[in-house]
Amino acid sequence: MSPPHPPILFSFASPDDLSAALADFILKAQREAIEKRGKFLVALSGGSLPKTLTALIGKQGVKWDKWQVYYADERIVPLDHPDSNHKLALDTLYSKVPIPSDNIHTIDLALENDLEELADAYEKELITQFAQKDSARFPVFDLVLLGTGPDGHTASLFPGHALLSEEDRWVAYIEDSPKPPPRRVTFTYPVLNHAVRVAFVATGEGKKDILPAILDTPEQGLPAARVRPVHPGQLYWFVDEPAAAQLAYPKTPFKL
Ligand SMILES: O=C(O)[C@H](O)[C@@H](O)[C@H](O)[C@H](O)COP(=O)(O)O
Repeated sequence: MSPPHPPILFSFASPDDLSAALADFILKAQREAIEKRGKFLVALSGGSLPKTLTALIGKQGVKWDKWQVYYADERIVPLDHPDSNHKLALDTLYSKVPIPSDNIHTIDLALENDLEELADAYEKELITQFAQKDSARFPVFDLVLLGTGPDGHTASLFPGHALLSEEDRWVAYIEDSPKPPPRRVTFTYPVLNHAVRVAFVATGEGKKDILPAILDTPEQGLPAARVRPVHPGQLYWFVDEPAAAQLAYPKTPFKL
């Protein structure tokens, strides 16, 4: 099997420039996905990510009815709680665009007392998208959008945690997250690393110390550095100049 493609790093002068380029990138990914399978399968995480997607609001060509959106990680709190990644995405983006609510896949909080069951149920919800579920070993998202914390975590995959070596489950749970809230579910590497494309978004000075550890010395094995989609999948990093300040990794001029 061919080795993974190296990550492609795009750097922008400002978060607004980044956001505009990301919107064009997403639109292209959407077009390709719809041509290929008639829908666009996307996974989102929380943090500042949904805000970077606001350039999609009102943008020509976005086929919201074709989007099927999942959460790469979610906190076990009510869906209208301020800590919920769903609430964040809803307030920031979905409430402002014509995406059918059936196309937004949330966790089932009726199962919150048994996280294994809740994670299994979310995995089943995922399987509904993949016609070839019996033969496919892994789901293939068209686009996974991730952030990273100052410790190099991504989704709810934290440095040194046992979940980093999960190879079977698609959705796993964690009850001891070092970042509150402690109870979460998360996609595992088998899902993240079988996507057609994964894009990290990192902006601001607060990211400048961790990005070299992820991109320049990936052998350190930080959680974000372990996201390396298998061939022919492609990994992208969208960063702004303050976040990229200490990176040696080569930048690629942005083009679609
Ligand atoms: O649940 C979480 O902790 C978030 O989903 C997390 O994975 C986030 O994406 C990063 O911490 C980056 O956060 P910022 O984009 O806010 O820096």
